[in-house]
Amino acid sequence: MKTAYTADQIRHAERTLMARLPEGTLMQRAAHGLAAACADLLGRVYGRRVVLLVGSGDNGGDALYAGERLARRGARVEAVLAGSKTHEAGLRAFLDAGGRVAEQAAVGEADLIVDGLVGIGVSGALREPYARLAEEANTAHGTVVAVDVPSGVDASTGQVAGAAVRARVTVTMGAYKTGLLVDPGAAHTGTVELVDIGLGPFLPDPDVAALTRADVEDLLPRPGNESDKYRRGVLGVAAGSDLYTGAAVLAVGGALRAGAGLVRYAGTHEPVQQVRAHWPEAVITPLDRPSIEHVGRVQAWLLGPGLGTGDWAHELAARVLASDVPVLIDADGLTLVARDRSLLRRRAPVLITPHAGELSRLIGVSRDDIEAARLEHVRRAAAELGVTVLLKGSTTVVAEEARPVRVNGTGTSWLATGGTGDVLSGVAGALLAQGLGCYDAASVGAYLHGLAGRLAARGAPLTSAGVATAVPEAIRSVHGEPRP
Ligand SMILES: NC(=O)C1=CN([C@@H]2O[C@H](COP(=O)(O)OP(=O)(O)OC[C@H]3O[C@@H](n4cnc5c(N)ncnc54)[C@H](O)[C@@H]3O)[C@@H](O)[C@H]2O)[C@@H](O)CC1
Ligand SMILES: [K+]
Repeated sequence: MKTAYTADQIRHAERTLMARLPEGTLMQRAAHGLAAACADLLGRVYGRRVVLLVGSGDNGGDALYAGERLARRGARVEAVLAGSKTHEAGLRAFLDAGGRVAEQAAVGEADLIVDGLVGIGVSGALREPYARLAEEANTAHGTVVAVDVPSGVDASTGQVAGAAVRARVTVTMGAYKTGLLVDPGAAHTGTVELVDIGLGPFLPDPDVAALTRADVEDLLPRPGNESDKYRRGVLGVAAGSDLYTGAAVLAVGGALRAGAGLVRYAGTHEPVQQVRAHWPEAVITPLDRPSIEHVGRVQAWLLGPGLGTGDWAHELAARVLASDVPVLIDADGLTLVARDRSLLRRRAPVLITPHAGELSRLIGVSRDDIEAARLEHVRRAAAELGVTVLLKGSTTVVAEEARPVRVNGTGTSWLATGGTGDVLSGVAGALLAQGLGCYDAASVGAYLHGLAGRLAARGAPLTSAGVATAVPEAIRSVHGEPRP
């Protein structure tokens, strides 16, 4: 598990660790790791031009001490001092090693630019001259390395209020910061390298976490010798309508590809025809009234994609939610629930999978506000509604009360196309039916769906049916090898 922490959590842990070590030890560890990462990027250090952007805090101190090390190895290192003050001991060490103080113009000439403007101590949008320097670094030809956090990204939330550095590599100290994993911040980091400064034992429970390939491999249900289709997870799908047949086809497809033992589909005439034509594997119950009494036993329900929002759909939603198994609610199902919250009053678990617009209707906050602060609002929704919430977006976030928010960065912007959400709901629904809890089903589902999107796209537009088709390949790549 990749775990990440807020600035306050990091600061607190650093203070505890610092109290046990001689003064300056942590910064030397940080500078050592930073200089090594810079040297790797430069290849040859001797004679190369390095420019340090140095802010007024300890982030600038890290940069100066790393600059000292690079200067001692023969690099031509210059520092642009951006703050009203500068880390004194760091500057002295830097100058003693042959480093020089330069003007802003130096940025354009550098092979490597080290962004030591601000780290976890930032508040609000970058002020001048920091903002101008960040823009300059972004347009310069040299490789940009951010110290701890790309300046301009809020370390605790990933929010970006104005100008922000876009790094090739971010060298982060002691532990990942939340803002490095959540967009828009995550889009600024480039590759993140973690420098161990000994913080591990002093870190609290994480603020957010991201599943790794190995975590997904552990969590993914795998059929054993005694598995039969009923034990591998039967998913009921209540989706599609005479107007929207495609959503049903895609959701059932996602579920079948993600390993549901059996999919029981219930719907009206038109989507029934379509689902039958696409998926002879599905067991189908045509509905002439909104009832699930003839559908047979299921281990979880997927409710909502393309279902419609009229009385018929409301009645069917009420029947599904009155069952005693976990229910995943998506799309039109979310509109129904936003209109009638009483539908959510049930004992068995609920997972909802909204995008920002759907969440907006559920918690009465504008879509823009949600997009600007996704972590805050996904947590709030989980607390207010008492359900597990998967908020879709460029980084998908999953919240459940009293657990760290799970973030997923496997996706690609090619996934922003019609129907991919229906596939995701099918994948996560199949995982629920196979016995994963809502929190794991949502985060493993997002991981696989993102990966399948990448595999389906390979740098070009994809279709949502293509994403469903790529889900088995995504599962195979999680296992690292084909499994018999
Ligand atoms: N304390 C330590 O021993 C260690 C600190 N570390 C480094 O120290 C950093 C934290 O240092 P600080 O707490 O001094 O904080 P920072 O250096 O991140 O930033 C604080 C400084 O930035 C200025 N500032 C804040 N917001 C600004 C804005 N919007 N525009 C322009 N200037 C702004 C403040 O006035 C303050 O002078 C970490 O990110 C990390 O790089 C690491 O070396 C690990 C060890
Ligand atoms: K920085």
